Amino acid sequence: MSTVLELADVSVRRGQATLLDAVSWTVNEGDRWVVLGANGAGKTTLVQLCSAQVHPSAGRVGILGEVLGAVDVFELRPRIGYTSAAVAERIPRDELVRDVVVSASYGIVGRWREHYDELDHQRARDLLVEVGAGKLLDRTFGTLSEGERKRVQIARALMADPELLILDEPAAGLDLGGREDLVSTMSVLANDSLAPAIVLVSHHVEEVPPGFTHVLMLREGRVVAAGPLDVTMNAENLSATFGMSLQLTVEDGRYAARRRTSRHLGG
Ligand SMILES: Nc1ncnc2c1ncn2[C@@H]1O[C@H](COP(=O)(O)OP(=O)(O)OP(=O)(O)O)[C@@H](O)[C@H]1O
Repeated sequence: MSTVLELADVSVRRGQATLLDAVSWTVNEGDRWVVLGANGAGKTTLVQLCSAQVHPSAGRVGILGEVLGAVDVFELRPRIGYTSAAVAERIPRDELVRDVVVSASYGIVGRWREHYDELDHQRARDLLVEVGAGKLLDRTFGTLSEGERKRVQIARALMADPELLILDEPAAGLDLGGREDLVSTMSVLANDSLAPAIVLVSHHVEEVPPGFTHVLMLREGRVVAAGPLDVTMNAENLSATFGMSLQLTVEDGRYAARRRTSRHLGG
C-alpha cells in the first residue's frame, strides 16, 4: 500500500502565531480520514499544506511521493482534488454546471475557449450523476442551492481523477436535509474501492460518513489523537479536542455528541 501523505514534525507559523505545531501524520492509499477540531484549531491550514498551497515553516511534508519545497507545486496540484469555500467563490456564477465540472480536467476555474473532447464531457456527466447532481447539468452555478453547489464541487474535484481528494467543510451552511444527502453521497464515495484517498474536514461528528476509516483530532494546532475511527473516536479524545466534557454515541455507523450533564441525586 503506498503512502499518500506523510507529515513529519510539521509546523506552520505566521508572525508570532503558531498555526500548526509539530504535526506528524500519515495517510495511506484507500484511507478515508476525517479531520475534526474546533474553530481555529488549524484544520484549514493542515489541508492547505496537504494540497500544496502553503509550505511548512518547519518539518517535512510528503505528498504523493513528492516533498514540498523540492517539487513544482503546479505539477503536484492537479493530482489533488480540493474543495473549499474559497475555491467555490472563484467559480463564476453564470457558468454552466457541465462547464464547472469539465473545466477541472485542465485545473482552471472559469471556462473560456478551451477544447474538451467528448470523453471529458461524458466523464463530467457521469460524475454529476454519481454525486446525485445529474439533473443540474444545464443550470448555471449561481442558481443552485448551497447543497447542490457542494455536490457540483465534489464532482469537479473528482474530474481530474485525483490521487487524493480533500474536502474542506463540505457540509458547512447546509440545512439538515442537505447535510444528510451530502453525508450519504460521501459515504458512497468512501465505500467505492476505486475512489482516491479522502481527507474530510469537519467540526461535527454528525457529519462523519459511514465508511470513513480514520480520524485526526486537532486542538490549537496540535494533534490530540489520530488513528482508526473505531478506537480513536471516543468521548475522552473528543472532550480533549473541543475543550469540554462531551458524551458520544454511535448508531448505525453515525456519531452524535453532546455536552455531558451531571445528574444530582436527591434533587
Ligand atoms: N496569517 C495568519 N496570521 C496569524 N494567524 C493566522 C493566520 N492565518 C490563520 N491564522 C490563525 O490560525 C488558526 C488556525 O486557522 P485555520 O483556518 O487553519 O483553522 P480552522 O481549524 O480551519 O478553523 P475554522 O474551523 O474556524 O475554519 C486560527 O486561529 C487563525 O486565526
